[in-house]
Amino acid sequence: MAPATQYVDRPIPQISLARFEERINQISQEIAAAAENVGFFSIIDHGISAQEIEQMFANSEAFFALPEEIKASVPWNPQNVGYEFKSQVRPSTGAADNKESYQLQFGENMDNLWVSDSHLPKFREQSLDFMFKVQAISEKLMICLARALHFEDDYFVDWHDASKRDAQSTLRLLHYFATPETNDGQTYHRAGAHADWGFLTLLLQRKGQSGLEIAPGREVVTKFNSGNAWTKVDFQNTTDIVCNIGDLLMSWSDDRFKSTFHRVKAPSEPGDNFGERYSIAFFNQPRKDALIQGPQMKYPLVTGGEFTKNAMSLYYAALQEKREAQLANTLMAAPDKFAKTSTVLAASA
Ligand SMILES: O=C(O)CCC(=O)C(=O)O
Ligand SMILES: [Fe+2]
Repeated sequence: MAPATQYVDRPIPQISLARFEERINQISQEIAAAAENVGFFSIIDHGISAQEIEQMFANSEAFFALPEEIKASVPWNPQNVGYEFKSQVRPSTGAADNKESYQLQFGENMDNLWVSDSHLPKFREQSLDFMFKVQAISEKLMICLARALHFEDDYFVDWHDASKRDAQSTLRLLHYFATPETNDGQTYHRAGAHADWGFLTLLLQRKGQSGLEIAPGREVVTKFNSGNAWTKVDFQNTTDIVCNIGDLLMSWSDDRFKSTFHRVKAPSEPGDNFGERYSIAFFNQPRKDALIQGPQMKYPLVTGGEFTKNAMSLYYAALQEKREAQLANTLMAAPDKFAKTSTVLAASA
């Protein structure tokens, strides 16, 4: 049996955006402190209503309820758009997440990838409307983050302009499948442990569909280390938006703001949510021509496009390492079974 998860209490600050203009300095300080310590915080009083959020979840449910062939007609591609089914493999697990997801963007990357109105009337219009609302909140947070780093107020906002055809920010609709409550010997990964590689993520969840957990402790963006002590990210209301710093902002802040490892736990213990889970993540990602370098120039200047490319290379290298380790373990556990195969492979190498 797998050992019980080790849990620790860590405060995850809740920050109100009420009377934003008047309170901007205080809000900036609160955001900077949360970003420096735990890398996660939640925001309330941001102006998106519970009804608007429920409407977007209803659209998400309606999309995932469509027949497979319709969902497959808007397939995922590496610009981080489109639909995928049980295909995302995290280097931490080396196995596919037990979920489906549909990623949406504002601009040209979505050409031909919107599900048609004939299948889901108003899906595109209502999704874009919702995305612009989340974008507007993100821009408030970007102003606060820029102030904390002594950049001009609109510095991050300009690089994330959602009205441009080449905008890169992504709204991801996620649907994790229900899993058996009795132990059948399999691990049903939901979102295996990872750090987000973008700038800043905003996440919406539904009550009763828990599972998000964090493991802080990274000191430098160039190193993976997830640690083994987890903290559950609980939330009170559907309107609470959980925010977390991504690798790109960790690097852009010279490692001052932390991009924290997190996961949606593979349910395995009493109290875990074995039922399905819908969540909606908005990944703020800068345009490809953004110039990225922290105030102290700890890392060399890179463009947004180069940063993403480097992040992908690191991801594939980590995945390859995991696969090799998995293969070595399998060979050690049953060397006889594999002796013949490995001879053939060696001969053809
Ligand atoms: O579904 C969630 O709650 C989190 C998903 C996530 O961390 C991700 O897609 O990066
Ligand atoms: Fe994530």
